[in-house]
Amino acid sequence: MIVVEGLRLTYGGSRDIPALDGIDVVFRPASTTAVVGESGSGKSSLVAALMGILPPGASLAGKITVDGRDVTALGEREKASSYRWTTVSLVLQGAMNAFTPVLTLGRQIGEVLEIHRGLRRSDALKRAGTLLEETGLPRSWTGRYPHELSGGQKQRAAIAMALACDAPYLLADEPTTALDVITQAEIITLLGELTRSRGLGLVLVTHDLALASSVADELVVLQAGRVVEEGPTGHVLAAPRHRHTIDLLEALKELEAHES
Ligand SMILES: Nc1ncnc2c1ncn2[C@@H]1O[C@H](COP(=O)(O)OP(=O)(O)OP(=O)(O)O)[C@@H](O)[C@H]1O
Repeated sequence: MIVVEGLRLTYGGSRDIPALDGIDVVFRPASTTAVVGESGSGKSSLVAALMGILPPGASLAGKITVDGRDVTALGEREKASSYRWTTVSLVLQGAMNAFTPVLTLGRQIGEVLEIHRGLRRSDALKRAGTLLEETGLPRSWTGRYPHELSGGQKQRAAIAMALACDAPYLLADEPTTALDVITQAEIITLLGELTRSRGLGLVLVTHDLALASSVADELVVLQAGRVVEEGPTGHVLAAPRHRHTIDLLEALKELEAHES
């Protein structure tokens, strides 16, 4: 379980308003939690804090424990060797950034396995093929370069890379933004399947409440760096208590009415 207690984050600089302002939240294993909220509410900051990838100058207070381990106390070296990718991994918006254009997918996914799992290059390449297959791509695509893939295919490959070290928790920050509606649905279906087959704890960050409500067991609503509502998705949507959630729901209804 990921337990976040009293998390406060400031980025420094002259305008020192906290991006996270006392966050208490729990992300369960083998379960999907959607984190929703308007732009600037702190969703990506929470992901960066969970992943331990805050920029220089950022100041973090509070505690994050993952399966009982205090990760806020880990040094940079420990995070790199035994936390990131192995305990908690990440899929970002626009998978183009996940890959360098000059190496094949097999080399890039394989490299993660060589570094973190100590596999030999040939074994790492084989395993990379299996991971691609698990996300619905042909295993032979280990020989392809990122530019040879469509946006959706690239996002699948980025998910394969995030799964490489079998981290029990996966953070997905707007993983379907920039994809067309059909491809969005396919990626969300894939994430749902992987959550079940691998027993993953998935933290899905999105500003899209419709998407969140279609897949998440739990919903966390952020506003201005605070959790303003949380609970099982059905409960939150059936009886939203906070003005912000009601506004989000109304916007969703308007969108649905517009589409039908
Ligand atoms: N690297 C950074 N340096 C300084 N301020 C930052 C940085 N990243 C985010 N912020 C600020 O922190 C606050 C929260 O931003 P964050 O990106 O976490 O929100 P978000 O909910 O993910 O927004 P969006 O949906 O637009 O991605 C904002 O005020 C933002 O300007």
